[in-house]
Amino acid sequence: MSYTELKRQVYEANMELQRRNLVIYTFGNVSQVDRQKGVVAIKPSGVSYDLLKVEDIVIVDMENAIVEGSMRPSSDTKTHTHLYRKFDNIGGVTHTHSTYATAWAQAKKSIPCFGTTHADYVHGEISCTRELTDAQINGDYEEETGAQIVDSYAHKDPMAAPMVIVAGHAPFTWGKDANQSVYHAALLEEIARMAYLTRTLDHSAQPLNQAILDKHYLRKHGKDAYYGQNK
Ligand SMILES: O=C(CO)[C@@H](O)[C@@H](O)COP(=O)(O)O
Repeated sequence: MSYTELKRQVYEANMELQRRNLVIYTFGNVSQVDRQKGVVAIKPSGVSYDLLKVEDIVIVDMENAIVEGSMRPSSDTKTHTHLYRKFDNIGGVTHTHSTYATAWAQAKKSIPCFGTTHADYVHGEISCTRELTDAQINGDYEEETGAQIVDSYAHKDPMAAPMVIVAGHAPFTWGKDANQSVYHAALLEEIARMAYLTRTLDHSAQPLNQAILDKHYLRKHGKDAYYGQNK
């Protein structure tokens, strides 16, 4: 893919965050990797969504050096590239501070799978990461944030739960490309809102029975999936 097309796709995905009310001002960033070229296109740091232009998107290599672009890339770039290096089956990453997902992050709580809406998209709870130590925060903070996320996935396929909430911070989601990572950010916000309301109505609400959780996830994502029109 040309850099021009990569930037266009990343710009469109970033603007979709704003259309879905998942960001205000500079509250997020989206990137997409081109693994053949070994580059990542990402939103520039501190540029309001109201002012963002396609030519502002920055191209960096997998070690975060600028390859093309006149602006400084997102302050979260090292977290994105860390995820691309460690999760070899993802193609796009989104970070937001969407309200309900961030509330769970601030409460430092994983989101239990309370119902089938959640199970349709994520096979089990949505993990909240461990907290960073002071030394990690004062060291290579954004790289450590990536490691914090990866640690939550030691025994899972990243695409079985393409989202995480970072303790005390906010969500990161991913997908096969930038566009799908934004789709997962929108799903996460809705799932987080439903879970918050469930917990508010019933403080001792229990996770969904495992059999129906498996049924809903696997009928959409399993090897014998039959949901929708894919043959
Ligand atoms: O988490 C934060 C700020 O706390 C950042 O993700 C957010 O402000 C976006 O930063 P960038 O504008 O991408 O550098």
